Amino acid sequence: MNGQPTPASPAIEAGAGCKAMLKVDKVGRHFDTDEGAVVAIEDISFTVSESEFVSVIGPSGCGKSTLFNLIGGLLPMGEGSIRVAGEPIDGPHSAIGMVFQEDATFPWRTVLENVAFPLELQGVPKKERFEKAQQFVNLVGLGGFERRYPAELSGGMRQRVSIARTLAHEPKLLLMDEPFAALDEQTRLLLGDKVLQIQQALRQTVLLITHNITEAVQLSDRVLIMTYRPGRIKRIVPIDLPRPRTSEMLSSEVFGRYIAEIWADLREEASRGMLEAENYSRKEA
Ligand SMILES: Nc1ncnc2c1ncn2[C@@H]1O[C@H](COP(=O)(O)OP(=O)(O)OP(=O)(O)O)[C@@H](O)[C@H]1O
Repeated sequence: MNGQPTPASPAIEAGAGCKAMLKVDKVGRHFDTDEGAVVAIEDISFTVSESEFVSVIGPSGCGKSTLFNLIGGLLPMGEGSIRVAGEPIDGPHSAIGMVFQEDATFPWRTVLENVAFPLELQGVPKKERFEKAQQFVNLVGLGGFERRYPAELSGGMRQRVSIARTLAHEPKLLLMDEPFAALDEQTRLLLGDKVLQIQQALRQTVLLITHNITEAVQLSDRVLIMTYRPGRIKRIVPIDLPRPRTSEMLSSEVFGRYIAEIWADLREEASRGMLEAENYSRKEA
């Protein structure tokens, strides 16, 4: 590290020699509404290599969730194509694991039973699935809590159960849509550290959707900044900070410079969004 943020790269491809785990190619999506077509995202192309951690950041309404839902196969494709591990995505795919903002635990199952659930669906025998589930419970730091029910856990712990359950079916790509947004700041930072430890241990490929700049810089190899509507890729910023990373780095000078650099781009887009919303409400009044 030279103490300076690396200049933003226009490159959208994975690094030379790296295998692409996710390939998003000229993807666009619009929605038909009573007021005409809303173009949510347009001409989005990027690649995420195996074991890479990439974040997508953008102002509210720039199409982050639309992109997430398209990659996760939850929304019918518009223009372009998406491939995960070389396979085209046109619906939910077993290579993809998804974590959402709200934890998605089953309240009637214990921690261990929650994490074992995807293995049960796969028909893994009971003893084997509980052994494997226990490994993932330990990985997210919940060893000792396996017999507890979700209602007996904090929000951060429940989100760790969701992450463990998603990881238990060993997805090739982990897609996370603002997974820490409902948590308080301290839990968010500590859970970020935990996710990084897990990602490094499993060499997991991750695409994180967020609106939090600190989170994006702390966790990512690259940050994709989106424009306000229609959502396009404005810039891709490689984060040249050493690993392993922890939330302790947040106070470093170089970390602060990355934050400032990304905020400068985001502020422009967020201001545009705010202005458009104000004009719209003036017209409606
Ligand atoms: N089902 C839908 N029907 C009509 N318009 C939609 C639909 N889904 C999204 N949009 C529009 O597409 C644009 C992008 O929405 P999207 O939810 O993807 O943005 P976002 O970046 O995730 O926003 P936020 O950060 O506020 O969650 C917005 O203008 C939104 O109003």
